[in-house]
Amino acid sequence: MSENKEEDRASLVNRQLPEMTLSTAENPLTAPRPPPADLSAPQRAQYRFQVKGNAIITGGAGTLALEAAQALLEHGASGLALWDMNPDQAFESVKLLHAKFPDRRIITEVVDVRDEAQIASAIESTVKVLGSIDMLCCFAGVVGCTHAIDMAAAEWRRTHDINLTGSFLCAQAAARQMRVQGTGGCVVFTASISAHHTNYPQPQAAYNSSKTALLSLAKSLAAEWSSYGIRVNCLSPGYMDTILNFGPGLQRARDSWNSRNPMGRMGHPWELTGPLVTLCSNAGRYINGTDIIVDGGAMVF
Ligand SMILES: NC(=O)c1ccc[n+]([C@@H]2O[C@H](COP(=O)([O-])OP(=O)(O)OC[C@H]3O[C@@H](n4cnc5c(N)ncnc54)[C@H](O)[C@@H]3O)[C@@H](O)[C@H]2O)c1
Ligand SMILES: OC[C@@H](O)C(O)[C@H](O)CO
Repeated sequence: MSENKEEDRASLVNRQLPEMTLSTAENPLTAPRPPPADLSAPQRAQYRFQVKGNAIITGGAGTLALEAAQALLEHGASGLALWDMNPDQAFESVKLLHAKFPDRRIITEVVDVRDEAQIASAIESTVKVLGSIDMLCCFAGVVGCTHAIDMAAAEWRRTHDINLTGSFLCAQAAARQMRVQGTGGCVVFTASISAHHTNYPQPQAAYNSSKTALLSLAKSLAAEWSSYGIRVNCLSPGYMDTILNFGPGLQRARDSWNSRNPMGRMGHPWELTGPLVTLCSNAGRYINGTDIIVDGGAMVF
């Protein structure tokens, strides 16, 4: 071993690791905040699922995202930014939401979640219009059904770049903004039952692995960011009744999914919104670094 390598090794061994700062019981950002004592029973019920502040929703032009956006607004979000690569569809969603919630600020930004520069500029313009970022819900995702043995490296990379790295980059940018604000916040990744078991009968190695990694990422970020009052969790939908599951050749797969689901059907996008609102509201204040599976029991067999 050369002298330099010996020195490098010694400096590695002696290097001080940066340590995570954990939250303490005194941190007001992570304090319990039960409902004020003078609230009536209906007010307490409302307080439990009250959503406060502004949310970014990535993949904001998608089906599950639209349902999520509506739910956050129904529960009190003051503003939303729908980020997506597909500006026309995102704009359609914004129009729909504006019609239902004319008093809220709802905007769209063209963002490819793989692109750090686009994310940084969208954070800036989102803050300029909405005033703050308090929640980030990552729905941007892609799925492919290629046998692993035939998969081009490009498909593997694209799936992970969008589903995993894209979620990380958006979470990092949003968390930096939340840290500057000093207000805490909440991040929700959309994982999947594919994160927990291997989808069948469709071959989806890249998709499954990208979603499993999100579970681990949520835990790691929850550990690192709790001191800033930022909670990070995942939602894992099962097979939902969305366009993603109606691609060519998926009829047989759908029959197979339903036959292995104790409830015998796919999920309605609305059925994901209760758990999402829970994570983003007062109800979720002590839920951190974990995953909520919403699959009708698809994995019991
Ligand atoms: N539908 C289901 O059954 C199901 C089940 C489990 C998990 N999920 C996950 O939920 C999320 C939403 O699913 P959906 O059914 O609403 O799908 P969808 O196709 O309707 O929505 C996905 C959205 O992501 C956007 N997108 C794709 N690549 C992007 C990129 N690079 N940058 C920004 N936006 C990008 C698309 O334009 C689209 O609007 C996905 O992450 C999906 O993996 C869906
Ligand atoms: O695991 C279920 C979903 O993640 C997804 O809807 C499916 O795998 C897409 O084909």
